Amino acid sequence: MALLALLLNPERIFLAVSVCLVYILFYSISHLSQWQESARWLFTGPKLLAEKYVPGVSFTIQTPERKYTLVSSEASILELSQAKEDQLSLVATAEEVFQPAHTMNGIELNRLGLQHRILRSLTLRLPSYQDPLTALARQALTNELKGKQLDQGWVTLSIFSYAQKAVAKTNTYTFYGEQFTRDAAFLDAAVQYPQDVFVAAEALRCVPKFFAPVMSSIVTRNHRASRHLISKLLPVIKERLDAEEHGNTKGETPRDYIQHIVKLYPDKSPDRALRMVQQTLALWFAGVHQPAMTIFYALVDLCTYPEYIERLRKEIDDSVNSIGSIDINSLLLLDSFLKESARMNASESISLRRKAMVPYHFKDGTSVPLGDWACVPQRAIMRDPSIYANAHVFDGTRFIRNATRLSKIDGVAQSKFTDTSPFYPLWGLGKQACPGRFYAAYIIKIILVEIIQNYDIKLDASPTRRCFTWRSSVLPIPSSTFMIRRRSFSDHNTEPA
Ligand code: HEM
Repeated sequence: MALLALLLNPERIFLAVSVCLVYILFYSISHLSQWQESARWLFTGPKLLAEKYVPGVSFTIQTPERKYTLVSSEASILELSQAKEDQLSLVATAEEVFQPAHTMNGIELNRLGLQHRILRSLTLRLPSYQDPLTALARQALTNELKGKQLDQGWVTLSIFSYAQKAVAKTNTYTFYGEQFTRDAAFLDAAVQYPQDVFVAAEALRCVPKFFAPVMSSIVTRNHRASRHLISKLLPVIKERLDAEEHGNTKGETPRDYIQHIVKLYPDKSPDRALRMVQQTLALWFAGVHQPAMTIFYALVDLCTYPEYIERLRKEIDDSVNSIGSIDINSLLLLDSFLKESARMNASESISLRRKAMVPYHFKDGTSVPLGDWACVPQRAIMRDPSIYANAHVFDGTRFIRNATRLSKIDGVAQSKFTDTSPFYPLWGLGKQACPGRFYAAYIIKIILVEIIQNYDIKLDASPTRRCFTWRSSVLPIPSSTFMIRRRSFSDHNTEPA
């Protein structure tokens, strides 16, 4: 009774209600700021990261799905790159982002050892691919220009669409062999497939799980591109498997990616041909999307800083060897230009994404709770003036001179585009660093050399916004165009001033 009287005391009731209200108010305010941060992440992620970034200091960002812990000290980035897969997992983040069960026909993403082996072997043979890839890069551009309206020889092209088609055409040779480079329907599906995966994966993150199969079907038009690719690739893989097993390989052994996978795929299960196709498609996604974006930004930078074009042409001319072929690896200015372009325009603002499979504690005390992600704010790091002198100024020769802290760390005069470093984590770092980077840099250079050597380029007269941001990505606006004209035209025609 006494207790009841005590509880019903109006003063105490008032106090209790006040405490509850204050708690609710604080709870709502604190969650409001989380909700606000989640919304900002979706639409202005790169800006949010830049605002929260303090060199070397860890911070968190609330995204709609989970919290990200971002580490930026050299020691923590190295620690993140060395963590074991069962502690901080790259495969788990890829599975969440791309939802392969719905977007990539259920491909197993854990065959990365196999992909690393194949790409290593491909890298060793890159010079032998140069002539056919150069011819295909040339064809990709002339096909794009064919029939387009000319104004003083100038043609307007969509930068990103051209970049995607050029990469798809050259990659098709390396991945699937020459016959497919002439198959227009195959090439269309090959350009469409990475876009489908990207858009479907995003759409799936916004709908409940049970709706995922329907949603991915709608977005990919019932997986039209992937079904087309599979229908063409499956018979080729089956034929190659058959030839391999019965030793009846006719003529020269193909040297494409398919042949590597036929030789190295460890599993002898009855559906292995289909699984191999799936592996090639997963690599295809990685192999087209990122290089095309890198070319997009490099072309915009070449137009924005035209003072580099003559120097690059001279470098290319000087590198032609006695048999008339260009030594791609000797193009140091092009390498540095590309590296600078990607430093300033990294299309991804975060790198080394890892999901915590257990609660993880960095040596500096930063903790990542189970299920959250750890990553590196690479865009902010690569634009940090305490790491890069004049970080906000485009300097195409930056990585040739021994002027940056980065090159001091590497201890070399030229820091190459494909080098990995905690302060240039474009390719990731450590044992899981992108195994396709040597190939990527090679085809990007081949495609750009063709343009620099044989064409004049400029941006449209009326500058428009060329990119938009979504989550942590900075993506090309597909309608962004540039103007291009054969140099032979400008040599023979003088434009009115
Ligand atoms: C400009 C182009 C590219 C960029 C910027 C890029 C970047 C990356 C990054 C950041 C990672 C994750 C590494 C980590 O988190 O530690 C990665 C992984 C990977 N990349 Fe690339 N990549 C590019 C092109 C390519 C190409 C052309 C291929 C294949 C032909 C490829 C194949 C792969 C594979 C198989 C992995 C997974 C490696 C593993 O987890 O063990 N990438 N890439």
